[in-house]
Amino acid sequence: MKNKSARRIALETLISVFKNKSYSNIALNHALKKSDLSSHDKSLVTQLVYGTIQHQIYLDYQIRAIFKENKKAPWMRPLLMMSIYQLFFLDRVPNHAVLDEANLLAKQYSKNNLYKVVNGVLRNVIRQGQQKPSQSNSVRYLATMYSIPEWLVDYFIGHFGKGKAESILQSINQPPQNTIRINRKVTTKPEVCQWLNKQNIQYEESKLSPDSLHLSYGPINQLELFETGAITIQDDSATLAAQSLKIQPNDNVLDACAAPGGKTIQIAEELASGRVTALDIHKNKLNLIKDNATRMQVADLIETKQLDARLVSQELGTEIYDKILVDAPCSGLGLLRRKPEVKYTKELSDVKKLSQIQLEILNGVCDSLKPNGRLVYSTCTITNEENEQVVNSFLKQHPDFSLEKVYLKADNETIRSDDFVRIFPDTYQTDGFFIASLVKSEGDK
Ligand SMILES: C[S@@+](CC[C@H](N)C(=O)[O-])C[C@H]1O[C@@H](n2cnc3c(N)ncnc32)[C@H](O)[C@@H]1O
Repeated sequence: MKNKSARRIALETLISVFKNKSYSNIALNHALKKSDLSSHDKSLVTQLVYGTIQHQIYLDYQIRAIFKENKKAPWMRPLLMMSIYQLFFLDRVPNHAVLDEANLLAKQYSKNNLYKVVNGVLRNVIRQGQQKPSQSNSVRYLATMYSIPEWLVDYFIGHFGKGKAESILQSINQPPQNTIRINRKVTTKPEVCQWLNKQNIQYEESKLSPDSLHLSYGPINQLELFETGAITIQDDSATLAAQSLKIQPNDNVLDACAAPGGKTIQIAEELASGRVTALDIHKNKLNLIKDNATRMQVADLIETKQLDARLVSQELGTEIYDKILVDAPCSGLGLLRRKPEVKYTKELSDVKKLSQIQLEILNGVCDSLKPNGRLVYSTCTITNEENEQVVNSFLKQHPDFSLEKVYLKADNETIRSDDFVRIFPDTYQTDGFFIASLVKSEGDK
């Protein structure tokens, strides 16, 4: 992708995400790695790709208000959407620049004067301004304005109330924060801050986690500190799951759903003579854990294994682990800033299917925990079915387990929870996250 402009790379990425249903973060990483863009232009590509996908339903609504025939060429809809996104959401790009850039791109793709259609639609959009649906149907109105399927708007209002639902909807269309976690096995926070100051990269402390910082800089994986394993990319809400395990240096730990290994590595950083066994059902994902562990300098503390977590006690034995983490496969509805396309593909039936698997995983691992051991269940979603309901069903079936209060001490505040830790994406502008900490009783002696 050498010598291609930022907008051309953003458009190619969008075409691939729409056509191949690729994950936006993976497609974007791939495109940026191959490009020779400046860091400023890389940030622009990131913003154009995420912003366009985030506002997809709304942008489509703007196009359909003017232009019904939208199947002429696979590049046209993404180009129109990306251009309208800039017109309505990016103050710093003047309208004439959006038109000129769109014209240029349309001419590169267009074989038969289709660029004129693009130009005509965009001029009309500018002339007419933003189109809004009627507010008489409030679910449809919110679904269009915040680009989210109607069932999810309905779900959020039904479970969290209209005010909270709107606040969540508003927050998930903001760009995600660029969050790092510092590897205290390799460096210290003051050293990282000093390095960032030298590079002129601004940072802010995380409210949730003492080892996390939010950076002004997007492509973190290209920083020297990332390559040497001094820092890693991890949302601060996600760091709380491993913190809740309260790892001791000699613990024998199981990470039952581990790939790509973000939390396995965090656990390993707390270990000395202990070990962490990292499982994943998909063999090809184990390499992601190994690569991450090598970069973060903790590979010798981690053993990877392909296994369906539902078979853990059957395959690995009973009462072996001091701590078990089940960071379960889930609908990912807490990650919509980072993976905005997820909201268009998930359905309520997925949530229900996943909740069964999640309960089966808890049932599959619990006998492998030692008496007095701790089992932490976490998800990056905010649905009750996958969170509170799974844990409550598990507790009903396993009277030897009880919920433990979670106290997490961050720099700026303490998260206290008598039952569950629920982090909504609008509270700290982090990923949405859920944690339950369960302790196994001592048993009969
Ligand atoms: C939420 S992700 C885990 C993220 C990981 N803990 C981290 O911090 O990087 C869930 C993982 O569970 C794996 N998975 C799904 N079903 C599984 C099962 N039955 N047994 C083990 N792993 C499973 C998926 O392949 C996926 O990698």
